[in-house]
Amino acid sequence: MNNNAKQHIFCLIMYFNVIFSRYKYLRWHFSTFKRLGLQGPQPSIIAGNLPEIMKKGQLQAMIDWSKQYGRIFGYYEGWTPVIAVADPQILRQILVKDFDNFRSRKPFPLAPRKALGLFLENGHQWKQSRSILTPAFSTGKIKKMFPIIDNMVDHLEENLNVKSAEAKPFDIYSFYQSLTLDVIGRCAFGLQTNAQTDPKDEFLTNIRFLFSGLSKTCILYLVMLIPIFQYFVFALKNLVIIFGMNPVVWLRNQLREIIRIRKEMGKQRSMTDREIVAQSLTFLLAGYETTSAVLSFLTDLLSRNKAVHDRLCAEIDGVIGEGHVDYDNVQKLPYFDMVVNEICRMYPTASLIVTRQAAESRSYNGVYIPAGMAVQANVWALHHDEQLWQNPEEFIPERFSPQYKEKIVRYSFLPFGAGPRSCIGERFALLEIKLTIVRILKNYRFTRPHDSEKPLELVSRGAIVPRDGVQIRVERRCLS
Ligand code: HEM
Repeated sequence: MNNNAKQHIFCLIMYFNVIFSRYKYLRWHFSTFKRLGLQGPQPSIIAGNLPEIMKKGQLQAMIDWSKQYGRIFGYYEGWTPVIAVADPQILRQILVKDFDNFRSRKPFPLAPRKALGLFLENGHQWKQSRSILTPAFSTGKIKKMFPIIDNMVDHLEENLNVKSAEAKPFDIYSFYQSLTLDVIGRCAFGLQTNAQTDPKDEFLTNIRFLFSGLSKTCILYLVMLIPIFQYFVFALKNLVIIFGMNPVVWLRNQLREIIRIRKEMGKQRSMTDREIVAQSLTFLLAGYETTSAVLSFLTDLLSRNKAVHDRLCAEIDGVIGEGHVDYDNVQKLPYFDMVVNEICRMYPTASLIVTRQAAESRSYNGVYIPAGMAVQANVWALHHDEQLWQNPEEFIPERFSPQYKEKIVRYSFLPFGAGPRSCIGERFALLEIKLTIVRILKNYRFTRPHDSEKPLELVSRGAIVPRDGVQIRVERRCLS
């Protein structure tokens, strides 16, 4: 055998050796949950459970797996092993009691940690950002934002006025999207956005592109398969190009004020442009789709449930009557609180973002979670668990009445997450939702354009949203 042939054989052996070792590694990697004694869908050796996620959408895949494997199971988001948890006691430990072990969120496939501010930051950086940003959501600050939101709802009402005169069905979801974008644009970015009055508004078109455009491409799945890809897709400078420089200018001004106050208090801390852009993106991503989705689900369910709709209108007429809706009276509607809670139970729009990553290996009620493991709080399954909720698929606001509320199992209702990393914008979002719906219902009724009982089709793109919008009619109504 000459030297050349020997070299070829050597290369071939090395080649097979590499392939074999890789194959053995993959088999070992994709048997993580077998070793942990956890059930879950069978992964493919190349893409984990990504094919099923791509085929059904993440929400539907999770619903199906929950039915098959119960409250705790393991699945592979591409290469990343994830433990899904829908057990209230274990969730309490992960989100609250043992928070020190779960300070980090699971990496988000589409964004490097630093690109999404508070939402994805971890450790010391997260703690600092959270303490800097928390004052922006104080009662005083939210009260100051009330007139801005109120003013934005004026535009929505004008649009609804036109629609009620036309007496034709229309998609109210896109109206709510424009509203929440204007609200976040003005309250968080300080921009004079006109998403509601100008369908070609630059801010609106860019953001719509970002959310629906990205979700229609395969980018997300590609990144799940090859995580390093995220650095090319979501490089921060690309986002600045998408949004223009305004958000940077605005946020610097907003946060400069907080930073100035903190400096006066002796706390030396300032944000770089990069951090400021990242925080502004967090607010945008967290506040726009989620809030418009909840408004849409609420509208849809009211149009299907005349008794609830009537009772809500009666409460609004009784408490507010012909007077103005203000910060105080909008919070004094106990039945409305029950309705909003029930909507958030049935449609936990942010179900898929309640995630954590374990710092150390520990066991929780017999479930071993190794260091580095990603955990997905399976909020949708939790909110639809028959052992926790009677007739979970039925819309029953009375579950949240003072009489029954106490019977709700703790940590079985998590629309805004829980613990130190729960939603920072919860009170802001609830105020926006309440103000919007109360102002609409003071003058209009929602009616369905058809008798179909078919529930809304949903799609998950970060938030869970109505796939084809919400078709509705609005009719003028008089005070009862
Ligand atoms: C109905 C509307 C909303 C819902 C259902 C919602 C829900 C959530 C959920 C479930 C989380 C994860 C909590 C956890 O992991 O425990 C979250 C985080 C977050 N939300 Fe919201 N959210 C809404 C509106 C908003 C708004 C309007 C803002 C800001 C203007 C906001 C800002 C944030 C931020 C910054 C985080 C990350 C907090 C952290 O990691 O420290 N959210 N939200």
